[in-house]
Amino acid sequence: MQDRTDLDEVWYVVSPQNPFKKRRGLLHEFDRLRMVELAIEGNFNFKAIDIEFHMPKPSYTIDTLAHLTDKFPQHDFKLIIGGDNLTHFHKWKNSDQILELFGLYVYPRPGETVTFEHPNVMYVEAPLIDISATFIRKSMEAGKSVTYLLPPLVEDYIKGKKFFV
Ligand SMILES: Nc1ncnc2c1ncn2[C@@H]1O[C@H](COP(=O)(O)OP(=O)(O)OP(=O)(O)O)[C@@H](O)[C@H]1O
Ligand SMILES: O=C(O)c1ccc[n+]([C@@H]2O[C@H](COP(=O)([O-])O)[C@@H](O)[C@H]2O)c1
Repeated sequence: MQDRTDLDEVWYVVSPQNPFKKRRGLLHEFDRLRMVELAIEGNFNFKAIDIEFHMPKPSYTIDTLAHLTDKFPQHDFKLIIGGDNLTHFHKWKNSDQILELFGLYVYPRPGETVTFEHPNVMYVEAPLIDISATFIRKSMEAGKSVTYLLPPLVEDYIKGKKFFV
């Protein structure tokens, strides 16, 4: 996304509680943050962000964007999502405000069906990556190799902690 857009940096915001997902089965937020840190290690244009850990749950993205803007007024934030997330985007809290005040950069995802035209929605041309977190977790649970599907340091962390055995 950084190579193919005007973005200077990409910040990875770990969400303790997606309003649309069940909490059950979710790893501890500190482990999830650590895995992001390991995944982006050495890339100084990427940041792992824990701002939602200290905000009310579930994690509503409009509130996070407002909070980020308060804290970092010098930055102009965009929201990056995968194309699959467009399907239910209209049901997100104040989705019209997210579009008007911030804007979306959409990474294409295999199988994505919903698209809509809006001046603040940018569909970025980037390689399709047919990998999901569910696929990786299930593969590990079945004892199959996930090498090359995720960063090596993250694989080591997951195996060390025996998360998906
Ligand atoms: N392979 C991918 N291509 C494009 N976008 C992706 C891909 N995997 C995840 N994303 C995007 O990254 C964000 C976080 O996704 P999430 O952690 O839910 O991944 P997931 O693989 O869909 O997870 P799960 O399988 O657990 O539902 C979402 O905006 C999602 O659309
Ligand atoms: O703000 C909302 O109403 C909203 C509804 C659904 C999902 N989100 C956010 O979308 C992000 C992607 O979630 P996930 O679980 O697919 O990684 C995460 O930051 C969620 O908090 C936000």
